[in-house]
Amino acid sequence: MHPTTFFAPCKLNLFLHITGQLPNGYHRLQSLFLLLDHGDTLTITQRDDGQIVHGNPLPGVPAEQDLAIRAAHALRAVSGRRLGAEITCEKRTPMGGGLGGGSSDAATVLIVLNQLWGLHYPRQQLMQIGLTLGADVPVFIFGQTAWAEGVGEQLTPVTLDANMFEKYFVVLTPHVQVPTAQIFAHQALTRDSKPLRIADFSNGAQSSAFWQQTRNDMEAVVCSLYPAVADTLDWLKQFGDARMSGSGASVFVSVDSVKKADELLKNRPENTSGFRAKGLEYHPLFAMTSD
Ligand SMILES: C[C@](O)(CO)[C@H](O)COP(=O)(O)OP(=O)(O)OC[C@H]1O[C@@H](n2ccc(N)nc2=O)[C@H](O)[C@@H]1O
Ligand SMILES: Nc1ncnc2c1ncn2[C@@H]1O[C@H](COP(=O)(O)OP(=O)(O)OP(=O)(O)O)[C@@H](O)[C@H]1O
Repeated sequence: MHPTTFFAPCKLNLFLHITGQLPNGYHRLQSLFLLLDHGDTLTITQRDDGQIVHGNPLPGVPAEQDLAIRAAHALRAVSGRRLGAEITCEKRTPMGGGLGGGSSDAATVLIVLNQLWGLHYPRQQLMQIGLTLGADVPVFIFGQTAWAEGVGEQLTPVTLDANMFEKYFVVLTPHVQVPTAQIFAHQALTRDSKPLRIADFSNGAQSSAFWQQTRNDMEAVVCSLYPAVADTLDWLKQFGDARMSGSGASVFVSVDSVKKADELLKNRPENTSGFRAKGLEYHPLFAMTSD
């Protein structure tokens, strides 16, 4: 069978509030997820010998720990069949960047192998399998701008103003990796944000009221532990309402033109990488899953 390539978009958390903690230690969140047109490319081929193989393991990530490979194993375990696949990944999303790169790779593998292996599990079942791999996996299978609650897995579609999709997001990642678990475990983390209502955010995510009412509750702890994140955020705040995504290290701002976005990227602080991207209304593989 010929290999075929599939996109794994990254995400931004336009805001992230922590509203409580569950008995199992996980945190109750509210967040607005936006998928971006920047991400990894995965080549996924079915194998007839029942092996699941990584074609190009990532530096520092053993194949068996790679979320893409773990996703294939998780799906195969549910099927109870001896199915095989080869997966390679062209990585563009910075690792440990708060952009859900590994989670999106896992989601793309679940969506694609669900079809290649002829399983045809519904979207909701794939999201449940995804959640066993990480709290950020389900939103990529859900496949559209979403209001998230629970640990990030209770998802409701949100229609953003059309001009949100006209904007250019400049995303900068200082060269540090922030371990998500370290930030969630930190004693200084604010865990008692007042829950908001979804109705407050439909049709208004680009307004200044939206930005004033929301924040990323992980930002203060990350900035105190990783000065490079604080410095990059301060730099970006010169150009608009800049904010951190997820548990960092990436920070973002939206601007109105490619020219402005490219100017920011060109002048970005040393020791950061960056890209510009637009929001996606739907995941490019949305039509490969069904209810
Ligand atoms: C910060 C976000 O990126 C926002 O979208 C996500 O909540 C994190 O999602 P993720 O990277 O897929 O996280 P997971 O791999 O599921 O969890 C990593 C660690 O973060 C902590 N964790 C994660 C999600 C959550 N709602 N509460 C938590 O306390 C747990 O200690 C967990 O062991
Ligand atoms: N396919 C993968 N791509 C990237 N990282 C992976 C992958 N598989 C496993 N990992 C491990 O997961 C860690 C976190 O990677 P990832 O890029 O998903 O972080 P993140 O963007 O901060 O995630 P999130 O926003 O979901 O918290 C990496 O440091 C790496 O060790």
